[in-house]
This record gives sequence, C-alpha cells and structure tokens, in this order.
Amino acid sequence: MITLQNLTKIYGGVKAVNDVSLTIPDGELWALVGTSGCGKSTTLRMVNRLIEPSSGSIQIDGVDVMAMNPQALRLGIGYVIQGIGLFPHRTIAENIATVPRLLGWKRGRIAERVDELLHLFSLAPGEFARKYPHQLSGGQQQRVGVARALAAEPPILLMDEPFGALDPITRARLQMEFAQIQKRQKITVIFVTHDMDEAFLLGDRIAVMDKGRVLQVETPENLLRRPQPGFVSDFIGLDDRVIRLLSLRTVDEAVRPAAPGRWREADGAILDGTTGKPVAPVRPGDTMREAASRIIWENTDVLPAVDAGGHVVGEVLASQIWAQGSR
Ligand SMILES: Nc1ncnc2c1ncn2[C@@H]1O[C@H](COP(=O)(O)OP(=O)(O)OP(=O)(O)O)[C@@H](O)[C@H]1O
Repeated sequence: MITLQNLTKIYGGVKAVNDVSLTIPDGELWALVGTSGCGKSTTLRMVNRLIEPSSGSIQIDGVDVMAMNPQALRLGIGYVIQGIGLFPHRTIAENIATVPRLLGWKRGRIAERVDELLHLFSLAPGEFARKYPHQLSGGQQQRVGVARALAAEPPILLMDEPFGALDPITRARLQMEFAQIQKRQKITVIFVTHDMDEAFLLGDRIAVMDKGRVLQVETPENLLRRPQPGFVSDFIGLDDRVIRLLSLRTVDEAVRPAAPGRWREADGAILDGTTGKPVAPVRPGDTMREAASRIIWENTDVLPAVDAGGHVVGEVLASQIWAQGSR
C-alpha cells in the first residue's frame, strides 16, 4: 500500500503539488490525469525520491520513504518513463538485467528472467537479446523499458506516460499486454497519463489533478457517472461518456438465450435464421462498445453471441446495451 499524506512540493513559491493525499491499495493501478503542468510527474517522482517533498509524507507499507536509503528504495520500485532511457551501449538482455544484477541475482536466474520477459513482450530472445537499443523500433524499445522495470518483480511500478510516444496500434497492444501482467502479478501502479482513454482502460481508480491538487478520485464508472462539475467534467469530456461507459463492460453479462432456429451456423458463418443473411456475432470478451458499433452498422436490434469456438450460445439485445450507457 502506498500512502501519500498532505504531500506538497513548492518551486519558487508556487505549489507544484498541493496537499495531495491518496491511499493506493496493493495490486491496484491508479491513473493520475490532468492538464500539462498540473503536478502529475512531480507527485510520481516524490514516491521514489527523485524529488524530495517540501512537506507531507509518503509511506510504503507503513514505512516512511524518507527513512529509507534512496538507492535501496529505487531498486524496489520499477520506473518507466516516456522515451525510456535504455543504456545505449548495453544489449537488450543487459538492459533488462540491470536491476537483478544490482540486487546480486545469480547468473542463471537472471538469464531465465530475461528470457521470460522477452517472451512476455513478444520479443523473440534469439532475435533481440543481443541487439542494441538503436537497432530496435521505438515501440520495441518501449517494451524493453517496461520489461526492464519489471525484471526484479517489483511490487510497485511508477509509470510516466509510458506508452505516450507510440502509434495507436502498438500502444493498444502494449496496454493490453501490460494490463494482463499487472493484474496477474498484482503490481501496485501509479500511472501518469494525459490520455483519458488510457486512464479509463487501465485504471482501477482515476485521480484528476488540477493546479497541484487532486480534485476527484473515483473508479472509471463513477467518474463518468458522477464527475465533479467544473474542471473534472470539462476535462473528462461528457460528450463521449456513453461510449466510454460501454467500453468498461463486456457483452458476456448481457448474453441471453435465443429462440430455437433464430440463428443458424453454416460453414463457420452465422446466419439470421429468418432472413438467411450472414451476421457478425459478438464474441466472449467483446466490449459493449464493440457490440454497439456492430448493432448500429448492421442496423439491427439484436446480435447472435458465440463462444470462443464460434458456436452460437445466445443473443444480445440492443436495449440491454443501451441500458448500460444510460444514466
Ligand atoms: N525543477 C523544477 N523547478 C521549477 N518548477 C518546476 C520544476 N519541475 C516542475 N516544475 C513546475 O511544477 C509544475 C508541475 O510540473 P509537473 O512536471 O509535475 O507537471 P505534469 O502534470 O507532469 O505535466 P506534463 O503532463 O506536462 O508532464 C509545473 O508548473 C512545472 O513548471
């Protein structure tokens, strides 16, 4: 658990971070969002003492970070920044091995861990382990940056716009890969981003900051349904709120039985049993947003639902989806 208490940082008389108090439970990912200069990075960097607070305190599992040796503290906390500073003269494998080496892990264990991480981030060890950072694309380097931060299995990760510089497709893939790892390994994460979609996708909670202060901390759903009037509402952008609400849920909970013969399977395709026309079904794990998009495109009010093997298991009504997006 990370506890920030009345945390304040003053630069030249200006409060870059102003009386911030947050308690982040183990295994959760909290997104810090807000406009440029609102104090997100400064807050993050006080946690691993890259910046010293002017007042207030930070505790990790009840221990004040000011009482810890800064080097030891940082070895226990992964840190990922945009345009990650990989060591240019070290190979990818050596980069990933940095913290385990400093912690004195045995050679074999390090090699195993590097291999495991390269696989995890879809970087074939045979191809990438011996390369140098400049031989990788930006997206690949960013993956190595995340892998390096995860190498010694830190219980805490600080991430500052880690996927900011990537194209949308690479970013979406990395976000999904990272989300799975974070949940599986129950890593506690503070994640700075100015991308609201990213915050809604990854955050267990979202803290909205403005001018050094945290204005509201909420789950994505509650933030969308009950944003504070003023800055928070403006920043979230209420025009997109229905779409975002639909993105938060999958269709699985909305699947209901279909009447016999309503849908037919033929050569891997799903046909409307009445018209005989092929229709695109919803699949397990599809978001309600994806289903809504297909419903609108097909100009229909019901879609068949299939299981992972592509067999019809029921159907999803448009009205059930609309209900998720309404107040
Ligand atoms: N070393 C410093 N000296 C003086 N002022 C600073 C320093 N570092 C940050 N600031 C100021 O503190 C405020 C908060 O900066 P911070 O980098 O935390 O914002 P941010 O929300 O992370 O912004 P961005 O999204 O642009 O990175 C800004 O007004 C910034 O100019």
